[in-house]
Amino acid sequence: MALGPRCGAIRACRRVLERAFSLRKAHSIKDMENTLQLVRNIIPPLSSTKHKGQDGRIGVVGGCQEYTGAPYFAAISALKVGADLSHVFCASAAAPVIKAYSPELIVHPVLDSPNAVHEVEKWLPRLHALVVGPGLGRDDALLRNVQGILEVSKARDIPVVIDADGLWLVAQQPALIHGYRKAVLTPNHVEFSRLYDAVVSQWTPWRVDASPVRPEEGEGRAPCFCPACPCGHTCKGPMDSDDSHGSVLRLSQALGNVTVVQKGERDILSNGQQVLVCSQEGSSRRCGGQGDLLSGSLGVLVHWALLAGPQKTNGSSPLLVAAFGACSLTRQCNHQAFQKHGRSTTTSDMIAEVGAAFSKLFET
Ligand SMILES: NC(=O)C1=CN([C@@H]2O[C@H](COP(=O)(O)OP(=O)(O)OC[C@H]3O[C@@H](n4cnc5c(N)ncnc54)[C@H](O)[C@@H]3O)[C@@H](O)[C@H]2O)[C@@H](O)CC1
Ligand SMILES: Nc1ncnc2c1ncn2[C@@H]1O[C@H](COP(=O)(O)OP(=O)(O)OP(=O)(O)O)[C@@H](O)[C@H]1O
Ligand SMILES: [Mg+2]
Repeated sequence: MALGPRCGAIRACRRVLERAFSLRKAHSIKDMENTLQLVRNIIPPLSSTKHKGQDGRIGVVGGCQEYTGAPYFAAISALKVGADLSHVFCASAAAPVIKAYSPELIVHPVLDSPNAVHEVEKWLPRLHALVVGPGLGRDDALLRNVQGILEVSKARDIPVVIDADGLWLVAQQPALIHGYRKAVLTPNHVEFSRLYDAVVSQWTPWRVDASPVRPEEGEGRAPCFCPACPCGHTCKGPMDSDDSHGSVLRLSQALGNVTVVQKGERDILSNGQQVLVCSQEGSSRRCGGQGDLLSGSLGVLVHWALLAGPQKTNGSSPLLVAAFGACSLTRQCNHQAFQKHGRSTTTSDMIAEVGAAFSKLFET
């Protein structure tokens, strides 16, 4: 009997919590729907008056002897989402393999040539966006060429999506993309930690109460986020695994407000000012190559979003809207493929779902 009122209180408490949880869930569903509407706004209409190439010419920089699947997945995904032409710039050993996967891709075996930067640069005037990194590997000579390709792409103001081993390069040289507002980074869990350690956690602390070792001023400096440190300079600090929103925001800010997409159970996206969360239902199947589908799709959506401009995205960053679209689409493909194939789902099964997933999400 004595427990009665306590049980009542616990039940009431539970009801309040359940209501708060369901309101929060409803709120986040509403947020997701609002952002999906912005994605719909940037999609160019299909029209009989357009010519080939107008809806997107995308280049994927990646593919080496070991990895031929990743650049293929990225490049074919760009086509399936709606780009008109998809190029792959890869090492010579990867080219015949990628060509054999698909007659739909245009494959350039140039990435290990001494003229690699020039060979890619001559195509840049014809490309709307580059996806850099899927299947690139970590060979020093290839990475040096990709560094040059990133530099000439920035000079031409080409949007770049950086994924996989492209992120390895950025972790070694953050200044390569620091402050480049047309870059989107798509790290998975491990790539995110590597970048965070390289860019946010590396600076020597400058604290009024500790022996001050003032960091050098200069480009690429991360701002200080340590609450105990009012210096306004830079600060060392480990990643807080309980604060993924804050970590993504900090990484983006430390890179000069470059857009960052942290892939995971929920995808967390930030441009250093705003944070979006994509929790579109996927599945528990984590086969390799899903991230390549995401980066290839994002190459097209980034082009469409920049073309549409902020008036179509209601003032939100076009790159964030594009990234939200690519995350939702990849997860929806995963969900649909898993319904059919269960545990045997592979990335090729997901790519087969791109058309239906795109219609379901964006052509309602
Ligand atoms: N078919 C292909 O050719 C594929 C090639 N790939 C390429 O393989 C290269 C290396 O990419 P990796 O992604 O393996 O990168 P890394 O070589 O940095 O390895 C990351 C490791 O972390 C593990 N990992 C991933 N998510 C994790 C998590 N949440 N918690 C703990 N561990 C986690 C992975 O199993 C992987 O072994 C890239 O060039 C990539 O593009 C991948 O894209 C997969 C498909
Ligand atoms: N735990 C999860 N639950 C649901 N979706 C997830 C989960 N982890 C990743 N994803 C989704 O899978 C997609 C790819 O993310 P993932 O972390 O597998 O990338 P990746 O490791 O770069 O893949 P890849 O094998 O292509 O290199 C993203 O769209 C992401 O939203
Ligand atoms: Mg990857």
